Amino acid sequence: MNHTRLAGPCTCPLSSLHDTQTRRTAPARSLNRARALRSVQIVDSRSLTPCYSRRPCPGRRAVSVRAAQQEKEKKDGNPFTANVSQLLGIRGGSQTADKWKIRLQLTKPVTWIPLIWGVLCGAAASGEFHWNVTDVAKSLTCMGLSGPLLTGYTQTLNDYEDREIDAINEPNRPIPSGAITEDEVKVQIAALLGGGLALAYALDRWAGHDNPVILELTIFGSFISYIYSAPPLKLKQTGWAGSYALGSSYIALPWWAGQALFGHLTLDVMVLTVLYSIAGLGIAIVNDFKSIEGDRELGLQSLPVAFGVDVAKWITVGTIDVTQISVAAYLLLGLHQPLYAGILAALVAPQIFFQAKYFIPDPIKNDVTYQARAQPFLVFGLLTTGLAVGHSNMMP
Ligand SMILES: C/C(=C\COP(=O)(O)OP(=O)(O)O)CCC[C@H](C)CCC[C@H](C)CCCC(C)C
Repeated sequence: MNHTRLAGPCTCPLSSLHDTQTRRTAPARSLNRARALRSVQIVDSRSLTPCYSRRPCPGRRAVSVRAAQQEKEKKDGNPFTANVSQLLGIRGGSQTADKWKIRLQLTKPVTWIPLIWGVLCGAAASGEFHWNVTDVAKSLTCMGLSGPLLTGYTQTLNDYEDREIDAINEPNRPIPSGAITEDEVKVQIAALLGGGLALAYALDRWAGHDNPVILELTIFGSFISYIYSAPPLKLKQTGWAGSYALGSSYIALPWWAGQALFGHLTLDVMVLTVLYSIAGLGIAIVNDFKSIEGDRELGLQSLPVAFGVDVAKWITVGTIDVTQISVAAYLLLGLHQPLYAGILAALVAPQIFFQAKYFIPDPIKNDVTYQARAQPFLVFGLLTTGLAVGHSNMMP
């Protein structure tokens, strides 16, 4: 379906959000307008203000921040960057008619990275990964499972379930823009899920598992993906539960898959990674600061809405720091790995520095800057933890 693009300020479905008197009913009205837009096929990309939040519809501050960002992206845009952004599923990417590029864009390759990293951490934690062709091939296959197939499935499903609200907030996305049909998207979802289940079973066979643990993890992860994006639960709209589902799935599930592939999944490691996911929850909450007004309008109890910015920012850094410091203490006292405990503690220090410099002074303005600077230290902390667990597993 191709949208006819007409100019004109009156077609702005979010104009109600800019009108203080009518803001309470804005989400419902916006949704109806999305349906209307789809039927009359009139979309004005200049007047539709895009939303990049995990939430369905932003408040005015988020709207203006994102609109300004998009303007900047347009000005700064060079064709190469725009093409790469399109392929990686990053906002501001160019439009294309190539179906395979669109299919790749739907899977948002940029979001595969944490899940691929998680497999690496799990393999390290098993203590049984060896640098030979077979083990490298096994781990690459498992990364293919967690990244392109399962994250691709979860992202495509998420875009499909959000297609109506994206028609308002992000009309240039492949589904609302009509670049790909809904039937084609359904086929992609089924293919990625089916391919993921088949590959998970093949990995279990390859690893010689009596109990198909990787297949079980895949079924569980696919189920969480479904209830995160699709009604009736649609966890992404529930604030805390959605943030924790996202944070924990991204940290724990690929780790478990990588560890089960080479060694054994033990209860203590499962507990450790689930606790580590509290830091993942903190990371997910950082993204909630920019959408406070929209969340409040929709009744979403994100942490900044529930506690206010000042309390929420301290809770956020508390969850991130206390979790990692507790894990460092466990590496030292529980696993007797002083070197790894020291490295992990050293990796927490720059995160605290960036919190003090960027996040605490203005979490709404500096959320992206903080994430970009601090997150690499957090992910290397995860790998450090995996190596510590692996080292202690190797000890007699
Ligand atoms: C769809 C996800 C995030 C997008 O959220 P949102 O809609 O708010 O953002 P956009 O508006 O920008 O699109 C991620 C959801 C993750 C999900 C809860 C769980 C993922 C599970 C793993 C893929 C399972 C891996 C299992 C394995 C390695 C055995």
